[in-house]
Amino acid sequence: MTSIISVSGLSKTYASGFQALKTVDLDIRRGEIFALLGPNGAGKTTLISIICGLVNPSTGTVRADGHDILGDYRAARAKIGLVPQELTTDAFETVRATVSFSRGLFGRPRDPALIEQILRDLSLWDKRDTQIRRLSGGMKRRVMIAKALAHEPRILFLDEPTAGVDVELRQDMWQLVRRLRDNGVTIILTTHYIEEAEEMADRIGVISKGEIILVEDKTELMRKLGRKQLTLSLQAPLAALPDSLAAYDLALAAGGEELVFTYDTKAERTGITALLQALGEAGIRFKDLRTSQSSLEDIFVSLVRSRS
Ligand SMILES: Nc1ncnc2c1ncn2[C@@H]1O[C@H](COP(=O)(O)OP(=O)(O)OP(=O)(O)O)[C@@H](O)[C@H]1O
Repeated sequence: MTSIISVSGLSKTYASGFQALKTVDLDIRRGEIFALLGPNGAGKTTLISIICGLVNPSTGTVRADGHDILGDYRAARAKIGLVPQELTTDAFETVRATVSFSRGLFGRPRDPALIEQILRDLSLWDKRDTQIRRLSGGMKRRVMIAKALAHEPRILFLDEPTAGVDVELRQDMWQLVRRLRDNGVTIILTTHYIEEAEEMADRIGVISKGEIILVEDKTELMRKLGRKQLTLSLQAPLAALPDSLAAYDLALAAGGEELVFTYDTKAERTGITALLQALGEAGIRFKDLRTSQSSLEDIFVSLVRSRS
């Protein structure tokens, strides 16, 4: 698997003396959706801003599609589109003019057909002659994406793409991001929403206090760190657990009407068979059962907490 972005030994200390990034090494694979997850102030925006050439690194190197972001700035930047957190665009311009202008900034020749396609893909075509200030917040966000795509980048950074947008627009954005990925664009998104990472990402990186503390395939991460629970609804409530079951990770819930067994999904033996047998021997009968798995949210919270 080839990397499209390669970050090595990157650190950033701001003029204030604050070290926002410690030593970051990170490879983004061509064609993936990578979610960078981290609490407020973890360094997500700093990292993205360095890769996009908006902030200078203190140490380290970054290559974007083979181009050094400092030595070969123009070529690197041409490969990258950035949708920033803040809406930064001229309120009095029309949608189409704004997006066309963005393409021009990269020295790309005019291409009205391409601009039309981008606006259509983002459901902005009907609004092409509308001034930005007359658009809803969600529409403005779409304009920011259209602007970032106007020079046909191969890598798209989305900094908190769905912060503060409603559920419907969030779903639209997710669909759009998947379509872009299907068209060969590599996507890196930062998010506070675990649900977003869980839904979208192929791989997840967790950043905390300026350090990447974990990079993992999403499914692998969930499998590795996921604890599963088996909940048994009992036929008759139990006041206490019998001693014969002391060896199992069991807890009573719902006033003794439920028995919750926690087990490790990565373990070779979960112990379920033995537990069910022991329950039978103890005369405990159940009428229903269900399993649940810890979400990425639980995993994330425990990871960040264990570091602080
Ligand atoms: N120009 C700056 N000068 C000094 N400190 C800065 C500057 N920009 C950011 N910082 C600090 O660096 C740290 C990381 O900020 P950054 O914006 O990268 O975090 P983030 O993970 O993107 O957070 P959020 O999720 O809140 O956007 C923060 O403590 C922030 O206050």
